[in-house]
Amino acid sequence: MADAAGRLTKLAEEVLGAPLPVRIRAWDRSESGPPGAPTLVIRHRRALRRMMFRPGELGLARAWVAGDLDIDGDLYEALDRLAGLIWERDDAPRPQRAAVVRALARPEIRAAARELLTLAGAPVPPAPPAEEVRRRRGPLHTLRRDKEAISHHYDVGNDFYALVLGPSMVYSCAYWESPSATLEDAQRDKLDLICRKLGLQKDRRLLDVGCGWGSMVLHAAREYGVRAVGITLSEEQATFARKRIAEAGLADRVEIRVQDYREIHDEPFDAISSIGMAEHVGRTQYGEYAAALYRLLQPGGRLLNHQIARRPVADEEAYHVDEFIDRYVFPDGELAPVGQTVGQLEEAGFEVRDVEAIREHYALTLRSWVANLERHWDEAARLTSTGRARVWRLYMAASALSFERNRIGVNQVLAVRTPESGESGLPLRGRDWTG
Ligand SMILES: C[S@@+](CC[C@H](N)C(=O)[O-])C[C@H]1O[C@@H](n2cnc3c(N)ncnc32)[C@H](O)[C@@H]1O
Repeated sequence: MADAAGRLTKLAEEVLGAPLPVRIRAWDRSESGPPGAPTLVIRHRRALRRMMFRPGELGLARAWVAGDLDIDGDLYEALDRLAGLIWERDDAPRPQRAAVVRALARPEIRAAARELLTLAGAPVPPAPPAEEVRRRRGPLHTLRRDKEAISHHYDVGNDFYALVLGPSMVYSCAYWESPSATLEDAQRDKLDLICRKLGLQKDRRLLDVGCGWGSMVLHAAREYGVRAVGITLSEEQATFARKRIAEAGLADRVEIRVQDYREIHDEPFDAISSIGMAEHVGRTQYGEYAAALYRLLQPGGRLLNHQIARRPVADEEAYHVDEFIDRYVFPDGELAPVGQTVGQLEEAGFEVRDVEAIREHYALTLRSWVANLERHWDEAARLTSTGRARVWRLYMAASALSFERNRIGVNQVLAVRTPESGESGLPLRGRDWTG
């Protein structure tokens, strides 16, 4: 096929009704598109078949994970330009999904696409990459299904995560004093900020829901002398956390359990932290989650819920997670607008005392993780698979951009199980913990 890139660009522009914001380099080495722009490399014709068989995110994701599609040049700039095709911005109207779907139905576009398709290899679409989670049936968020979903994301090898997260082994948004701080310092500052918001003191009882590799319970026990329980659904995380805690001589103060938040019955706790965990809960279970945390606290006990939020959409019922994230990254994960989260915590009985939005901090954190992954690329691919390393690089870079562009945010919500007397136990000036 002569000049595949030119023909692809022409077709894409007809479908999008807008100029393609990136260059295209095709398998025949032909190139087209705006000079100097990042280049979308279509390494193999197969990529085209994947994208045409499943137009949209899933087709693109499969081609990317399989390595048939790549980006040459600045990954962030390329993703930003491509996202601009989908997300409406204030500065310029963009073609929206509905317009793209309408264009794909036009006879002349279908004919051009068919012509390209016949040139794109065998008629049968290639199998999805091995890293993809199969479509699951049955009810969401049963204990068993949640454990499997968590295992898909977290049981991919502690060594892989150590390369990406660095020695802190914290897998949530850090708290940056300045963009030039180190990831280690920013993660320590985040954990310490949460300890102060919770008002932790010696011998108080802390529950860390979704404890990951144990960083929060370790910090809280070492620096504040609490007795802590950390729960996770990941066996690999628990093994790692227990080892770290024993090495720090804190095994008599900290217990790590492989347990679901719905299965805890040794209340009461004086404080609960939930850091980057509630994204896994899901909207049907969120009321139960909030009620469980409320029940587990003493009167006067505090909850710090640190959670990613999405923007509200006009039709909340029709909202769905994008397919790349669901099939490759966080199966069954769900984001909610911060207003919904606050409302549900209040409905469970909590008095919500503070919401700190730290969106920009997550962009800095994700960019650090991407840089770590890129620096250790060969080893990361060897420890998991090239496909998985490609998934993580794409999802983390795209997420960094989403935080930067305010498509998603992250909030620390401080809530109290305020007793009937109304004594919240919080300082008169709300933000004294930051001093
Ligand atoms: C993104 S990680 C965050 C880990 C840790 N809080 C940190 O900041 O490094 C999410 C954690 O939530 C845990 N998790 C998810 N669903 C859970 C559930 N239903 N019950 C208990 N833990 C859960 C996972 O096992 C994982 O440890």
